[in-house]
Amino acid sequence: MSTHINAPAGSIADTVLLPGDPLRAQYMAENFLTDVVRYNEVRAAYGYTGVYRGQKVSIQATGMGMPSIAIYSTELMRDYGVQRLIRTGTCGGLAEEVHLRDIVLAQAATTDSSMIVNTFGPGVSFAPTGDFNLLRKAATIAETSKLSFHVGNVLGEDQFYNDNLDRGKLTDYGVLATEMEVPALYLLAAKYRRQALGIMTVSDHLVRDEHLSAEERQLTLNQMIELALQTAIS
Ligand SMILES: O=P(O)(O)O[C@H]1O[C@H](CO)[C@@H](O)[C@H]1O
Ligand SMILES: O=c1cc[nH]c(=O)[nH]1
Repeated sequence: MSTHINAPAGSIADTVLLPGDPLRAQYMAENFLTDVVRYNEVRAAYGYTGVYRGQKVSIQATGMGMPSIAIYSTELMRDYGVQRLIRTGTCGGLAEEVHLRDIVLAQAATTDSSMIVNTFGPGVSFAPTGDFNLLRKAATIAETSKLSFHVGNVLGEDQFYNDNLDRGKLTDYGVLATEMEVPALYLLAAKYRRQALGIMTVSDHLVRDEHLSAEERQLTLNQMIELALQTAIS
């Protein structure tokens, strides 16, 4: 048991998928895993362990934002010994070439969060980076499956409603999309020397003001979930 995860030792797999939304965690477990056990209900941040193509995989909801994913990813790595963490999220497209329904693999993450500066102090800009092996596997599977996907730098923001940040300048520097958790996940995976990757479906495009309908969101999330699960077991 840890402070926010009420699971007995040994009940969480080595590889954990991390959706922000607890209902997405439930959907993923019920529709993609067999032999499912719900190991966590604390704060309704549901956590499940089940089997995907013969291998044990867990799914843990992280909530929204870096403070929240930092709690769950720290406890998973420190208290449950989790080795691989794959965020399965949504993101808002920024770059022109990114379209609704595409998948973004976060090679690196830029952030306005104070977590980085508070970890290393002023003068050091640590670069939160995705695990190369997971990234390579995910990109290969996405290519083989003929998915429309992008690999690159994402923005992990502290605020969903953020008038203060110049996203346009970041887009000029190649940032593909925005979300709210990957930098903290990569920072903590580096701290604990574990593997982490962010896989996100583009549910909105912030520049073009485009948004997926609830139905489309569901369909396109399925492709990302399959990709994350195949990456997890490969
Ligand atoms: O769909 P999830 O995984 O929650 O991710 C995105 O959606 C939330 C904002 O609506 C933030 O958590 C953002 O990162
Ligand atoms: O953080 C996010 C996630 C999805 N869509 C957005 O616009 N922002």
